Order: sequence, then C-alpha cells, then structure tokens
Amino acid sequence: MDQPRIEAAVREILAAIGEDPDRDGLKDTPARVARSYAEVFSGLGTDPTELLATTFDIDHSEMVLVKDIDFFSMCEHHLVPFYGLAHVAYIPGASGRVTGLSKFARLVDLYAKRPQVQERLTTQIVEAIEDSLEPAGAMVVIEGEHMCMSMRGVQKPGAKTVTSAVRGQMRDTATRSEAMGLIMGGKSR
Ligand SMILES: Nc1nc2c(ncn2[C@@H]2O[C@H](COP(=O)(O)OP(=O)(O)OP(=O)(O)O)[C@@H](O)[C@H]2O)c(=O)[nH]1
Ligand SMILES: [Zn+2]
Repeated sequence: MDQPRIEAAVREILAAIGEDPDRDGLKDTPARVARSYAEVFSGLGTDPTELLATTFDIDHSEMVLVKDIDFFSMCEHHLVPFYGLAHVAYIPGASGRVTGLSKFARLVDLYAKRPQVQERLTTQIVEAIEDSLEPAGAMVVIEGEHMCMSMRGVQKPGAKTVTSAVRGQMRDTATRSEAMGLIMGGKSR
C-alpha cells in the first residue's frame, strides 16, 4: 500500500473541507489514517487458497456451522464502515476435506478488509469455500449495518441488511431451514 500517497490525499481532503491540516490536533492525522487504512484494507491482494490449504481428514459428513463471526468492512460507495455478523456453514464433500474452524473467521476478514459491498462479500466467501474444500454444500449469511445508511443519507440507524449465498446440498429446504434456525437462535447486533 502506498502510504505516502494516502497521507497526501488525506491532507488534501482536510484542506478541502476547510480545515487547517497543520493545526496541532490534525498534523499527525494523515499518517494515522494511512496506518489505519493499511489495517482496514489489509485483505487486498491476499489469497484465500493459502488460507484454506490446511485441511484434515475428519470423518464427518454432516453440517458444520460457525456462527456469529464479527466483521468490519468498508462500504465501497462511501468509504464508511459496515459491520455485523457473518455465519458460515458447510457440509463436507466426497473428498472429505475439512478445515480448521478459525479459517472461516480468517476468510471472512480476508474479504471484509477491502472496499466492499455486502452482496460480493457474501458470494466471495461461499465461492472460496467451494473452490478449496469442494464441499457437498455451503452457505454464508451476513447481517450488516451500514454507516452510510445511519450517520448520513437516509439516516436509518438500526436497519439491517441480510444477504445469503447458498450452494449445493445446503439448498435443500430442510437443511437450509435447520441452518437458518441455528443462526437466528443466536446473538444479534
Ligand atoms: N447493494 C448494496 N448497496 C449498498 C451497499 N452499501 C451501500 N449501498 C448503497 O449504495 C447506494 C449508492 O447510491 P448512490 O445514489 O450512488 O449514492 P448516494 O447519493 O450517496 O445515495 P444515498 O445513500 O441514498 O444518499 C446507496 O443506496 C447505499 O445504500 C451494499 O453493500 N450493497
Ligand atoms: Zn455506503
């Protein structure tokens, strides 16, 4: 990431809104924002296949659900945060490939830490699971609150956007409603 370029751009924005970028409270802000963006956008250029490369042979052919994974992302339209909970479920496939549970949370972060829209975030996670684990089925559900809808614009704090992407056997009505029941029984922000 080009940190000096971010610093110059932030300095320019501060000047453009009528602030004095050299006043005491703001003089370190461009560098702080540059460091902060390096963190917030650290998912750019990272490869999900590496993340899901560690797999084990565990004899389990039923659904595995990792739910209530906190995420923070940045709306690509307004560059303000959207955040909430991601839920990831899959049914191991014929290959028997199963990965460590933490990898699903890492996968959510990998795609969240980019300029995003919630629909693409949802699809990218499910597709990475499909490609790497070749599961019999997979499902990702994301509940997000968008700051661009609360602090500005339409100003509706608390409005939640729910997106889902469902593949393979997870599309079966009974399996899908079992997963949704387990997900919705949990915490909600
Ligand atoms: N589909 C989708 N839309 C999003 C997401 N995040 C933000 N948006 C929407 O992107 C839209 C951008 O609309 P524009 O009309 O181009 O921009 P705007 O004038 O700032 O829109 P308002 O937010 O309505 O003030 C808005 O309706 C946002 O609510 C997302 O993850 N998915
Ligand atoms: Zn937005």
